[in-house]
Amino acid sequence: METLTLPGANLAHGTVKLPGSKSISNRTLLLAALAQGTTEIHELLASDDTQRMLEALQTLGIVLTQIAPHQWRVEGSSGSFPVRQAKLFLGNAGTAFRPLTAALALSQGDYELSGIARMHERPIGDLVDALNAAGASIEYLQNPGFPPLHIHPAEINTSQALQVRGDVSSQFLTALLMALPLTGMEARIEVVGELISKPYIEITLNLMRRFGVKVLRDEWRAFTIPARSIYQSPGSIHVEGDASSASYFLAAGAIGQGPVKVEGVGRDSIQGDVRFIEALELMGAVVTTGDNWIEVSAVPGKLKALDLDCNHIPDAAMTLAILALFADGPSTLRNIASWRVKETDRLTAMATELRKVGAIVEEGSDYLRITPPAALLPNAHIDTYDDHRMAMCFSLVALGGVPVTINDPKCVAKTFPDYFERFSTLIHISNSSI
Ligand SMILES: O=C(O)C1=C[C@@H](OP(=O)(O)O)[C@@H](O)[C@H](O)C1
Ligand SMILES: C=C(OP(=O)(O)O)C(=O)O
Repeated sequence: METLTLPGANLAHGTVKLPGSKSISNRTLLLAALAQGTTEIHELLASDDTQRMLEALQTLGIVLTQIAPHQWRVEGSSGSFPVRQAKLFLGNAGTAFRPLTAALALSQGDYELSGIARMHERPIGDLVDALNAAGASIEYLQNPGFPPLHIHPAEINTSQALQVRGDVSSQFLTALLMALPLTGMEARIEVVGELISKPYIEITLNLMRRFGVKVLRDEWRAFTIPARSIYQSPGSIHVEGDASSASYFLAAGAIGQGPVKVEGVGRDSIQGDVRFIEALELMGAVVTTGDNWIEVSAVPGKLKALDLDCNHIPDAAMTLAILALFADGPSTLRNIASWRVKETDRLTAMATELRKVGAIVEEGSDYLRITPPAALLPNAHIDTYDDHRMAMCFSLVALGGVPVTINDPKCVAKTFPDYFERFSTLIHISNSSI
């Protein structure tokens, strides 16, 4: 197995230009493919997750042309994929698998969707139930409730409201919202149970609006897509920098004094994970923001311990678990049960690996309580469980002045292939500590 050992460091400063947002990139690609007209996408993320979406759309007959490293031209299909029979491999990209399941279930074709082994353990039953109740014909090829899936042609009827559970993944609601305009009929979606990860729905609604479809809503309970809603290309669209990827660098600024500046995302971002900076402020870091940048610094010494409901920032919350190692007491991250069904069981993985650097960790069903060690244990070998965020988070341990080894560092390719190169430009050792 490949490993990467990061030397201990104690300062972090510098500027990083962020890669494009995964959530915005994959939504934009799908909406551009379904729209009338041609869309130029700027600053598209280049990573495994976006590669899976690009390949899938190409297989479905969409014409995609790369015109520069992060710039693509997408010829829209006016709501109907040219290819009516296909097998798609979607890796471990939730933002490709869930939305494509819904779009293809409404496309009168014959499709098989599969992914890596872990994707076949990630639930999709709530989305399949909602679609099949509206007339879709989706069959499980292995275990009920999980990919891989076989989608058969079917007549869809939206005269009854579609009901979807919201407490396992918000991506099911996102998938229905993005796909239902394909029917041309009015459609109402009712959310059953508490909706998690709410800010991701705002990203979905925002991008649908930019493609000309305005969804009516009753807060978080119900959403109505008007009859004859048609996606229209906005011409060109710019992808913001990834706010979840930003969290590692911003955390580095808080641990290693800073200033660390990220460019590509700012105070008016449509991504919920920018609210990670509120947690940094609660921990005592100093945050300044502009239209397209965020900067973090901190006075040397301990950060303040945190007790936070993290449901609105499920991805950036993993970075808070590492910041807790540098706090002045135990921190509690609450309402993060969804961690169990992501790239790995992140509650167990995080607890296991935090213990390797000396933390005392209580793993609840939906929370973590992390007591920092008096001194971080050096030379920990961190398992990453094919989870990009485990690898990126644990790089921050090096800023505690101890070497840390990241096992299988290339798993960062899911969303951030050159993460470690950029991280290493920020970290330094002060002269006084040599
Ligand atoms: O819609 C999206 O782009 C995402 C939604 C979140 O998932 P859940 O809704 O499953 O929490 C998040 O964790 C994921 O990385 C991206
Ligand atoms: C949960 C994640 O990914 P996905 O989009 O596959 O759900 C993630 O990136 O942290």
